[in-house]
Amino acid sequence: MNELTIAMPKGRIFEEAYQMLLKAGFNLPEEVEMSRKLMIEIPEEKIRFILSKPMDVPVYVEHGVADIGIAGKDVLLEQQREVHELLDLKISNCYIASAGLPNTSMNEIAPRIATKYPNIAMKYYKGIGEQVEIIELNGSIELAPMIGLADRIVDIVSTGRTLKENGLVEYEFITAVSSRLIANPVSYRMKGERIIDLVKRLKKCVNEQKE
Ligand SMILES: Nc1ncnc2c1ncn2[C@@H]1O[C@H](COP(=O)(O)OP(=O)(O)OP(=O)(O)O)[C@@H](O)[C@H]1O
Ligand SMILES: O=P(O)(O)OC[C@H]1O[C@H](OP(=O)(O)OP(=O)(O)O)[C@H](O)[C@@H]1O
Repeated sequence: MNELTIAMPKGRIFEEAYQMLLKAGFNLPEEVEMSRKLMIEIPEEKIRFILSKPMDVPVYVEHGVADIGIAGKDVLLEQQREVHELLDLKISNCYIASAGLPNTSMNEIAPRIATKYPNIAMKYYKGIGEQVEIIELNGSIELAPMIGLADRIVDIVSTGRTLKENGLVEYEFITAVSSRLIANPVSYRMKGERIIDLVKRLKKCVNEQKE
């Protein structure tokens, strides 16, 4: 049996994704100690996890140092990497939207859009024929309209709490987001049997979670 290297995103997605792998019947430790270890070997299953920042998962998979990975659709849309998207795991569900201060219109010549997702934002506004200036930030995006750095933001919304607590309102729904199983194209060919088995087992969990 070939060994599989799986790139797992640390943070929000990790717990749900790991629970799904357990449910799929993989013989993994019930709880992975939240240690500082970034590589976890599971010899019984011939699986090796590498734990990375969510934005880096597709990088490892594209370069083939991980055979498969779990990544948010937001990250995949933003980066457009050469990876196969195999399955929608339907976990870590949220969406990307534009937001801003209430009762404001985007009537400036090139409205300023603050975002962690410059490509998604640019594509969206281009698609609706709006010319915008993108201001790229790495976090606390909601601050931008509050302090006059931007007219609108393009960011993830989950519960809506961050927008509400910062006095912002949602303007446009842009796209739905959930976590996806991705594969390196060469690994998919070379380790097809193992990867297809994994996809089948996870698909069953996805269907069960829908019921
Ligand atoms: N409320 C949410 N906010 C942000 N990301 C969410 C949310 N809900 C689900 N997600 C998913 O989780 C991923 C981000 O996870 P996380 O917040 O742990 O990463 P991060 O923002 O890069 O972390 P960090 O703040 O450590 O840089 C996103 O790519 C998205 O697919
Ligand atoms: O709708 P909500 O449930 O409030 O979730 C959305 C918020 O969560 C994310 O921020 P995160 O906590 O990752 O912080 P950061 O991007 O500011 O680092 C996202 O960028 C929003 O700010």
